[in-house]
Parts: sequence; structure tokens; C-alpha cells
Amino acid sequence: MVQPRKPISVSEAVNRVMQLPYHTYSETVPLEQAGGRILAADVYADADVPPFDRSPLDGFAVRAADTRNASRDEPVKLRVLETVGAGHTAVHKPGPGECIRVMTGTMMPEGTDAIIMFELTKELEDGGYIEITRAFHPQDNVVIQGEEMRRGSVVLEQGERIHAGAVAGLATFGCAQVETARPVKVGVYATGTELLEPGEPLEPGKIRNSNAPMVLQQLREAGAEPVYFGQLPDEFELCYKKVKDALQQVDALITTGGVSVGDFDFLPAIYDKLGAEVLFNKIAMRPGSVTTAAVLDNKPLFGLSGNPSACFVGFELFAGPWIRQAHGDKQPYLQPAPAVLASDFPKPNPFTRFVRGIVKFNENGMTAVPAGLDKSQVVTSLARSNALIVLPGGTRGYQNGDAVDVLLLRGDGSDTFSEPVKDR
Ligand SMILES: Nc1nc2c(c(=O)[nH]1)N[C@H]1C(S)=C(S)[C@@H](COP(=O)(O)OP(=O)(O)OC[C@H]3O[C@@H](n4cnc5c(N)ncnc54)[C@H](O)[C@@H]3O)O[C@H]1N2
Ligand code: MOO
Ligand SMILES: [Mg+2]
Repeated sequence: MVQPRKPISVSEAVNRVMQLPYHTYSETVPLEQAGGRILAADVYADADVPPFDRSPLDGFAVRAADTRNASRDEPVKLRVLETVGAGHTAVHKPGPGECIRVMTGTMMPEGTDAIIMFELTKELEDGGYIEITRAFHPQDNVVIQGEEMRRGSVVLEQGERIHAGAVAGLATFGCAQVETARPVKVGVYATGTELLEPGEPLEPGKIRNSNAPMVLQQLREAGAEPVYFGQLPDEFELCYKKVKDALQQVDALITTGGVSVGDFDFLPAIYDKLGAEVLFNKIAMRPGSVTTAAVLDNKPLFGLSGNPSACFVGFELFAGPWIRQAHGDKQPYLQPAPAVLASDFPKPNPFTRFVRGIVKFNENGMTAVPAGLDKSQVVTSLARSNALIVLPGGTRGYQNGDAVDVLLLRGDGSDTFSEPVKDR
């Protein structure tokens, strides 16, 4: 007889996974390859930004004192000594009654202390002179050296994600090489005699393997280095040997399928024969209740369910956060947010549900609706979902208008995971 498994809470399962060993290795990569990775060291400003006083406008660099008495009735006339574009420096140093024509971004010419935009000047004698009709003060329209950031300040911290804006910051401070977390190498095996590769035509009893390509993409999105080992038929000895060999080559191994209690679900017996310590094999959640995690030689084995929705959720709740933690990411968990349910969800369940959902912003904040059929074996609802709607287990279903928590699939992450438990 099949032994009933004892379910643990989702937060307890998350805790056990996050306590698994990991190593954060760093590697220095060129800036253009650093995007999407995690910074492995604090980055300090190597210079003031901007590095010199400069003009924010196309106009004239003047000595403010020269304009002191300027007015509409008595304009002040200044001689234009030269024209300087950004990237060049002035040759002349203006004396009383003199100025320099400069473009946006040009370093302030020596001796000048204010900028007057073209539109507020009148050009005379073919541009050889200008007329000013009001007074300017020292530093008017001047961008001051270091006003944005001073040399030595922290630009970005270890554990931050390197997105496009961070890349701009790194480039500004001359980080052509960036110390980043080395991506964790994670192997993937899809198990199931019924599996066809996506390019193969359908046959009776067979289905296309959607889990492997999905998990490989989830790994890329988590910043890991995926290693695809292929598909395995449900044969114990073969699977045992392949899993054992694969684990030698990676930092962690993900398998999909074969973790339940079926005659051909061999993962539990494989963990047993490998001598792996099983952290859990039943979680009080839907989908993915049979998600299993084990550890061998300090390496995690994630036994994700074969059912596509369960496989997806198991990755997002357990494998993804462990990988991001191993990268030193300060926010390894999915980002939670409050939302309002915009459709009824009448089916009660004793376990916490993670419904694949679509969240949208409107004038009242965020609304959430299921992205399709809420069943573990469903794959198509994953295609459009951008969040998991968390519905704590209980005796009642949920109604349109209920306040719920969602976990954003493409958010900024979170430093904590907390499972909503109340029966609302
Ligand atoms: N007697 C019981 N039966 C089942 C239980 C249970 O508690 N008692 N749990 C059910 C739940 S819940 C889930 S979830 C599944 C988990 O199944 P396994 O992890 O063992 O996965 P498989 O049996 O290999 O496959 C399940 C399902 O998923 C399809 N599949 C598998 N691999 C892929 C893939 N790579 N791409 C797409 N689809 C895949 C497979 O064809 C099956 O339909 O067990 C329930 N049973
Ligand atoms: O593990 Mo199953 O996905 O709970 O439905
Ligand atoms: Mg099974």
C-alpha cells in the first residue's frame, strides 16, 4: 500500500530549501556581458559626476559680473571670442566684456561663471557680439562638478541586479570589467516515456515535452547557467545512473516528473538509492503538492512535478529563490503585492493555491484574474500569466472584489517570503 505523505507548509518548505548549502563564486566579465547578473562587489565612484563644471544649454558662457547692469533699456554688449562644442576646451579666457559661445555639455571655459541660452541673447555683427538685456548671477545655468555624485561614493552595492540603468552607472564610472556572481550551473532532465521533443509529430499516448524548455527558460531568467541533459524514459536503472552522473557535472539538478506515487514514478526510489537526504516530498500547496527537494554532496536536487503548472510553480517558489540566493541576490524571492480579485474563485481547498494569474493596474490599484484553467496538468494558462495569485487554504472560496496577495513573476524580487495564511 502507498504510504500517505505528510504535507509541510509552503513557508517551511521554502525555509528548508534556502538553508541548503550554496557557494557564491564571483567572476569578472566585460560590461556588455554583465547585464542580468548580480554584482559581486560594491562599486565606488572613481571620479566626480559630472567630472567638470559644464553647460547644460546651447548658449554663451559669460562672466556674470559683466551682466550686472544689463536691462531692456540699456543692454550690455559682449564680444564672442570663439565657439566651443562638447568634447573641446576653450582656447581663450574671456576678460571683461567678453564671452564664449558653447554647446550643451561643454566644459565651462576658464574665467566664465554663468551660461545664457541662445534664446535670451541677440546676436550682432554676424555673431561677433551679443546683447544681453538682463543680469545673471554667478553659477546661473551651470552644472557643478560632482553635483550628481562625489568621487568615492557608493554607486551600486553587492547583491544588486545589473539592469540597464545599473549598466549606465557602471559605464559612467569606468567599470569596463565588472565583478559579478558566476551563474550557478543547473542541470535539467525531463522524465517520462510519453515525452516527444517539441519538433516531433504527435503519436497516440504521447505528448510534447513542455517542461524542459520551460524550466530551461526559467533558469535563464533566474540568471543560472542551464545544462540540458535531455529526456529520460521511465526506467529506474537508466534514470538512476543518469541522475547520478549528471549531478557530478552541475551545482544543482532539476528533474521533472516521476515524483508522485505511480508505478513508474522513480524519483523517490532514486533519491533513496543515491543516499540523498529528502527535505520534503509533500507540501500543503496546489499545484505542486508532490514537489520534492533533496540534497546530496551539498548539491540540491529539485524533483519538480511532471504536471506543467505544478512544475512551473515548484520552480518559482523553490529553485528560483535558491539560485538567486546563491548569486548573492539581495531579493531572491518573488515580489509580493496586494491585489483585488476581479473574478470569482469559488472552489475551496485546504491547501494554499498559487493560481497562475494576470495582474493589471487600474485606477484602484492592481487587479488579478486567473490566466486560464486552474488545474495542475494545465500548460496553456502559463503562457499569459504574469503573477501567481496566492489563495490561502480554507473552507470557503473567493469572490470578485476580495483582497488577495499576488507574487509577481517579473518583479524586482523580495528579501522575504511570507505565506499568507488567513482564511479570508
Ligand atoms: N495516487 C495519486 N496519484 C497522484 C497524486 C497523488 O497524490 N496520489 N498526485 C497527483 C499530483 S497532485 C501530481 S502534481 C502528479 C505528479 O506527477 P509526477 O510528478 O509523478 O509526474 P508524472 O507522473 O511523470 O507526470 C504527471 C503528468 O505530467 C505530464 N508530464 C510529465 N512530464 C512532462 C513534460 N516534460 N512536459 C509536459 N508534460 C509532462 C505527464 O504526461 C502526466 O500527465 O501526480 C498526480 N497523481
Ligand atoms: O502536485 Mo499536484 O500539482 O498538487 O496538483
Ligand atoms: Mg507520476
